[in-house]
Amino acid sequence: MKITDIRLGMLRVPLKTPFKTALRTVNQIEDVVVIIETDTGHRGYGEAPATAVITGDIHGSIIEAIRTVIKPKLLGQDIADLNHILRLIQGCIMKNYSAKAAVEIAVYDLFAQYYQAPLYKMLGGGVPRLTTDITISVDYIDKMVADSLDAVANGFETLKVKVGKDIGVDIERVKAIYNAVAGKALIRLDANQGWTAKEAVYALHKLEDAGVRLELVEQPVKYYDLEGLKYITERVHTPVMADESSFGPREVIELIKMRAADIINIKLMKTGGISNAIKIADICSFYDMQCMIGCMLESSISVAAAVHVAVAKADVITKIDLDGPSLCAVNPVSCSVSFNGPDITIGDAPGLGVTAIEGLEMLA
Ligand SMILES: C[C@H](N)C(=O)N[C@H](CCC(=O)O)C(=O)O
Ligand SMILES: [Mg+2]
Repeated sequence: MKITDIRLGMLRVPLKTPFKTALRTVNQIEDVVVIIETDTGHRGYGEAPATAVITGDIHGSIIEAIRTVIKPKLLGQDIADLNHILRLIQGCIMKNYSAKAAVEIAVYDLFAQYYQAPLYKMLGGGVPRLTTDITISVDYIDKMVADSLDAVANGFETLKVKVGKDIGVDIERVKAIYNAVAGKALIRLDANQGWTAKEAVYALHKLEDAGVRLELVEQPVKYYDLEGLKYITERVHTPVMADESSFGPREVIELIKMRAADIINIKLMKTGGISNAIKIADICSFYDMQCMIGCMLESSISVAAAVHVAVAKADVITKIDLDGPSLCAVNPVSCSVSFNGPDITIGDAPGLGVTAIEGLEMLA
């Protein structure tokens, strides 16, 4: 099975409600879709969002990196030579993690199709079911409480509550949501770099003292402030998770050596795809450190890939934030992973099992 072409498209999917974090507000998913064609007629699918504020990637850079650098290296390559292809993708250009992720996902999709197995089986197997959380966007307190109650009514038992805007209001936000859903849902916080280390310790102590039980707090401080992350980790009971501070295996090793965080958030768009996500899971497993697997604003193609990774690495990936498809007003992608509220299941189709993408606009 040889690669004959790599084609690109744009997929736009409206969100049910605006997605608001300390870093940005977004109304729709706008992702680059990668389709790898082969001489056997099999097609591999991948996807990348442009999360400029986190990865530095924009649509133009994703498209040009794939077209002008990655594609020429991959044409003619045999899908069975997976490791060789992965080295080509990772070695041909610095950074550009979202572009690399989209192409890697499509290559892994084909590799699993070649062996006629669902991707998670090619990654080591597992139980093909997961439960995801759902994000509660940062907003007015009443709106966040209403959104949280709505999520609980829709079956979600873990809420990822966005904070990081104003420390005083954030404390009130979390208390109000906790009082509304305690006993019905677990709360994890994500400050998306919005606090200083001292603010984070102050806020978490206030919440802990008020009896608010939090599962974890994600990326309280700026991505580069590893000392700040460590300062918080050493001072609060609530487990601290690194998201924007952790991209590939190197950052994870540094965080572990420093003991700067308790948990790592793996995202394919930060790792540059599946191969490094697996490496991170293995490193964390070796050091008895738990991981979350998360997503950016992605539809079911790349989130499906993350689902396969999570199932295969369930010993260490114990927390799931794969709510991209649940945030969308419609699901334009037919694939073998089904997203039904918090419940995610993988079917038996080979690879990712993508059969249709409605509304995909192919790029010339
Ligand atoms: C969508 C997911 N639940 C999430 O919250 N991801 C964010 C980044 C998403 C973005 O801004 O595109 C995160 O974990 O920080
Ligand atoms: Mg985060």
